[in-house]
Amino acid sequence: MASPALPEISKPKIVDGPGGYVLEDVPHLTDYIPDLPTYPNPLQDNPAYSVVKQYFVHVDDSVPQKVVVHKDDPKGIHFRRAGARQKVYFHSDDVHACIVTCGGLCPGLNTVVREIVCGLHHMYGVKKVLGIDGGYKGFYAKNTVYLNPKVVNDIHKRGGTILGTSRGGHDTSKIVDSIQDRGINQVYIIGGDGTQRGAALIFEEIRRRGLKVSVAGIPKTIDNDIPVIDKSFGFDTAVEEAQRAINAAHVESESFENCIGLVKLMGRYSGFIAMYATLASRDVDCCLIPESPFYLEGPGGLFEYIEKRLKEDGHMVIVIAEGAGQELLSQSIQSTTDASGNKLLQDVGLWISQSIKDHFSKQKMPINLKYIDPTYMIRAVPSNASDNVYCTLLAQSAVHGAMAGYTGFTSGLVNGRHTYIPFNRIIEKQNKVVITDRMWARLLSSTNQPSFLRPSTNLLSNENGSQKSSDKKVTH
Ligand SMILES: Nc1ncnc2c1ncn2[C@@H]1O[C@H](COP(=O)(O)OP(=O)(O)OP(=O)(O)O)[C@@H](O)[C@H]1O
Ligand SMILES: O=P(O)(O)OC[C@H]1O[C@](O)(CO)[C@@H](O)[C@@H]1O
Ligand SMILES: [Mg+2]
Repeated sequence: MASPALPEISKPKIVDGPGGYVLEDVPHLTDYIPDLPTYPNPLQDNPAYSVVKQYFVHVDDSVPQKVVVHKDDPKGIHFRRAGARQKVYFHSDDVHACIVTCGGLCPGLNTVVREIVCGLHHMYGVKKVLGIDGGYKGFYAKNTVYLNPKVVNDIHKRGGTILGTSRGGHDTSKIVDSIQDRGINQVYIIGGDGTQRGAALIFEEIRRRGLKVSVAGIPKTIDNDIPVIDKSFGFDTAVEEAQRAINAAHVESESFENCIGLVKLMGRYSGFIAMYATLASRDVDCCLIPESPFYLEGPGGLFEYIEKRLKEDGHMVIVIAEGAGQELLSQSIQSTTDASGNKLLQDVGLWISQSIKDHFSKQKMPINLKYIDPTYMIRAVPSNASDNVYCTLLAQSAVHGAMAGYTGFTSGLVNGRHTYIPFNRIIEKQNKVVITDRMWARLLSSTNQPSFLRPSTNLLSNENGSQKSSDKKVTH
């Protein structure tokens, strides 16, 4: 991707309070544009909301990052609670918003687009909402389309994104030039970790130019690799859809002698989809993810386990995440990247199928192997009911935040509460399955697969890349 001259980075807003209370706050337009006028929130006259006692969020409301605590613990890190504020920093008639979707597809993208448009329109009377076509590059190289509640009315029932999406093409200066030239003052950016990194650069450049423009991110990824938040929208839908492939693999494997049903699922660097799909199904005998290295040959290896399962049961199901075992694949093939700089992976599903077939053919043990690769099918579907509600709340939170003058934030769920999280916390690392956590232990106990840990493996040093144990996600 293009890397324009880096703008000066703003300092994180950390507010300390008594008892070890820390608020990791998000930027506000008034941080760099003093004396901005405020307006009463139009929601106070909205009949739908007037019945709600305390509809407006208290200015001091915050949500703790850690909810399991001991009595002497400091209060710890908090994030600003999302929601409507009594005062807003934009007059409805002056708002010119835009929405862009970037990165891979994810169930619920259209719902988020719909609810930003409808939220702005119905709650705040905002009429000018521009859809940017085809991801970041759409700001400067593509067409735009005006969106209104009528245009987006039915889109949540469709998979994909009506706006189109892309990888690569992030050019901060050109994007901000386009925002400035068009007179846009609220930017809603829906996308994964890469997208949020791009959004952080856009925010910094806007701040550097002193523009009254709020930048709000909505985290999207079926991989669930965005840190801090409970989970990303569309993840549940993707896991549900993956069940269909696993069920098929199970039916196939039960119907043939010595049959292995093998399913490859998405998950480039994080194995959450494979782990949750396995835990949900209960038909899976082995789940392989990028965070848990495995090996094929010898005692404790995959081949030994397959042989045991086939001899005992006559069939088995294996789920493999696309990023698993990449280190075992041929090193001779040069690794390439996509337009966004993400590593393009080799097909571990085909490789492992062939390796298993070759091994058992050498052993003179006849096997059947049915390989199912539902890759894009799990993310090209519309979001399920609960993801739809989740997307609605994320979108509405983003709208409330931007109207209230907050900027440089991602709208995210933390311990079941909607919050505004500063970009620096969202982009500092990737969320990964922690194989020393209870959830992975539950998986191992449900599949009975080997842990593939050689006696020499140091579990602590294997605690998955960038994730510090002190701030890893809580598993239940
Ligand atoms: N470090 C970065 N700085 C600026 N822009 C970036 C950065 N990383 C990615 N982008 C831009 O963000 C957009 C999406 O990035 P990417 O293709 O990595 O997908 P993503 O948002 O991580 O979503 P997912 O991985 O779930 O598909 C691309 O247009 C890319 O150019
Ligand atoms: O082929 P594409 O569209 O680049 O997307 C593939 C990648 O997108 C993801 O679904 C993340 O959005 C990864 O799991 C996968 O590796
Ligand atoms: Mg990504």
